Amino acid sequence: MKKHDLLVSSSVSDENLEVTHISYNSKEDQTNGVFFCKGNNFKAEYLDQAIKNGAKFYVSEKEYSQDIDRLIVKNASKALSLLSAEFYGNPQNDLFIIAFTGTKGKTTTSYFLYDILKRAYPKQVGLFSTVDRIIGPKPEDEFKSDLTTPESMDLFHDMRKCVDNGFKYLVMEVSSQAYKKNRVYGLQFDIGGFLNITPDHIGPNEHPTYADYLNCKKQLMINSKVNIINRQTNDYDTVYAAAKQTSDDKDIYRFAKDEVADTDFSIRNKESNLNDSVFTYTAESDKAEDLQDHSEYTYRLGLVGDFNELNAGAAITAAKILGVKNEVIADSLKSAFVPGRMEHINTNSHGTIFVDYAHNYASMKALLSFLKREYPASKVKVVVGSPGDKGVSRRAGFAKVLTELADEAILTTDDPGFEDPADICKQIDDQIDHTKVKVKTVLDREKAISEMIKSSSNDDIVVLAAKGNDPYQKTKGVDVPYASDPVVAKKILKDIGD
Ligand SMILES: CC(=O)N[C@H]1[C@@H](OP(=O)(O)OP(=O)(O)OC[C@H]2O[C@@H](n3ccc(=O)[nH]c3=O)[C@H](O)[C@@H]2O)O[C@H](CO)[C@@H](O)[C@@H]1O[C@H](C)C(=O)N[C@@H](C)C(=O)N[C@H](CCC(=O)O)C(=O)O
Ligand SMILES: Nc1ncnc2c1ncn2[C@@H]1O[C@H](COP(=O)(O)OP(=O)(O)OP(=O)(O)O)[C@@H](O)[C@H]1O
Repeated sequence: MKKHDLLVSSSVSDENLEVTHISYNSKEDQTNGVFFCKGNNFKAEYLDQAIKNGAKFYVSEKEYSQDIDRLIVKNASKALSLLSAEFYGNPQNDLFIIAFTGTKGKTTTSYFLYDILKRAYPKQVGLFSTVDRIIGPKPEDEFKSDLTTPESMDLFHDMRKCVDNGFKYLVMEVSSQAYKKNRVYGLQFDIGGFLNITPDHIGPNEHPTYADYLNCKKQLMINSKVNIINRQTNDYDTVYAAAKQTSDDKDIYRFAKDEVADTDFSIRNKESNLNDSVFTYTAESDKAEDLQDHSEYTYRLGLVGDFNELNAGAAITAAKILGVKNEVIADSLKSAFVPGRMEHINTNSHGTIFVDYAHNYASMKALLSFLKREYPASKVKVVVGSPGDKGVSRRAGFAKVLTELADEAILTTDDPGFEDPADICKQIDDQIDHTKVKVKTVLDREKAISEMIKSSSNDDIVVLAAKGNDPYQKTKGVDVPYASDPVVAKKILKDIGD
C-alpha cells in the first residue's frame, strides 16, 4: 500500500491474524476474513453485516467501525486489486497474459487467439471473455461471464485457478470500465492489443466524455510489455504514444488492411463468400519479417466480415509473437467460431441467416455494409431490438443504419429492462425513413424471427442482430430465459422442414 501511496492509516492489533478469506460482498461467510468496503453504492450496514458474518479486518476509504482492525486507504478499488493479487499468490506471474481492448472485436479476437493457442498448447490456455470464462480443462471450469473484465478480486481468484489447473497462457478482454474501476490496477500484461475506438459507452454510468473513454482504453498500452496496434484505429497517434511510454519501437507491432504506409503487417483480401474469406498477411517491416517465417502467408478465415480480418490480424500477430507456426494458425482460423458473432446458418430455401452481436450504429454499419458490398443482388433483412434503461442513442443509430442499408426490418424485443419494449420499437420506427426500408414491429422475438425466416427466399440474407447468443431477455430486473437466436432459428428451420 505504501509503495503505491495508498495508505492513510492502519490499525492492526492482531499481527498474527491468519487471513483465509477475502470478500467485498457482506452476504458471504467472512470467517477469518478481510472485508473490502468499496463501490459507489456502499453502505455502512454492509460492514456491520460482514462483521456479524465473521470479518476480522476491513479495508476502506472511510473509518466506519472501530470494532475490528482496519486499513484506511486512499482508493479502495486499487487496494482491492493489489491485495487480491497478494492473497491469491500473484498468479499473474505464472501466466503469459495477452489482453485485447477495443470498442468492437474484443470477444472475437480473444476467441481467435484462444483457439489458436489451444491448438499449439493443449490444456494450457485460459480465456476470460464477455461470453465465457475458461479457467481449467474440465467442463465445470467453463462458465458464463457477468462482466467483460471481472472485478479484480474475481480476476485474481480465477487466475489462481488457471495456474492450479496447469494453465500457462491466458487470453482476456480488458474493457475501458476495467481501467475506470481499477479492476486491473497494478497488472502488467505480456501482450496488449488495441483494436479500435469509436464513441461508445459514454454516459452517466460509464465514461463522462470521449476523452475519458480514450484515456481509459489507452492504459492497456501503457501497461503492456509488447503492443499490437491497429494502424487504422481512430486516435492512432494517442494510442501509439501510450505504447511508447513503456515499450521500445521493437516491441510495438502495427497491422493494417490494404495499402497503408508505416505499418508492420498488411492484410489484403483475396476472395470472400458467405462462408469464409481468404486474405494474405504480409510482413512490411524488418521486425515483422523476423517474426514471420514467410514474408507473406495466406489464411482462410471461417468467420466472414471484413472487420473480422482485422480481428484476425491482431490474433495472428499475438500468436506469432508467441512463436506459433503459420500452419497451426491457419488450421485454427479456417474453422473459427465465436458464439453469437457472425454465426451463419445455411438453409435450403430461406437464404443465409447470420446471427451477430452488432449492437450499435458503428457495428451494424460495418456488418450491413459488408453484406451489401459482397452480395449486391441479395436483399438484407434484419431482425433487431434495442435494450431498455441504457444506450438510448442506439435507437437512433439503428433507425439510421436500417434506413441506409437494410431492405426490410422487423423491430422486436431485446432486454427491455424496466422500459416498455413497444415504446423502444416505436422510438426506432419513428426515426426510420419508411420510403427506403420496409419495417414492421413484432414484439415476441421468436415470432419476429420466425416471420422473417418464413418470408425469405434463397437469395435473401437474414440478419438476427444485437443479441448474439444471449440465453435471456433482461426484463424488469429478471433474466427471463430465452433459447438464444441461433437455437430459435435452427428450431424454426426444423419445424418448417428446411
Ligand atoms: C458502474 C460500475 O462499473 N459498477 C461495477 C462496480 O460496482 P461498484 O464497485 O460501484 O459496486 P456497487 O454496485 O456500487 O456496490 C457497492 C459494494 O457493496 C457491496 N454490497 C452490496 C450489497 C450488499 O448487500 N452487500 C454488499 O457488500 C457490493 O458487493 C459492492 O462491493 O463493481 C461491480 C463488481 O464488484 C460491478 O458488478 C459493477 O458493474 C456494473 C454492474 C456493470 O454492469 N458495469 C458495466 C458498465 C461494465 O463494467 N461493463 C464493461 C463492458 C463495457 C464494454 O463493453 O466495453 C465490463 O467490463 O463488463
Ligand atoms: N473490428 C471490428 N470493427 C467493427 N465492428 C466489429 C469488429 N469486430 C466485431 N465487430 C462487430 O461488433 C460485434 C461485437 O463483436 P465482439 O463481441 O467481438 O466485440 P466486443 O468488443 O467484445 O463487444 P462488446 O464490448 O460490445 O461486448 C460483432 O458481432 C460484429 O458485428
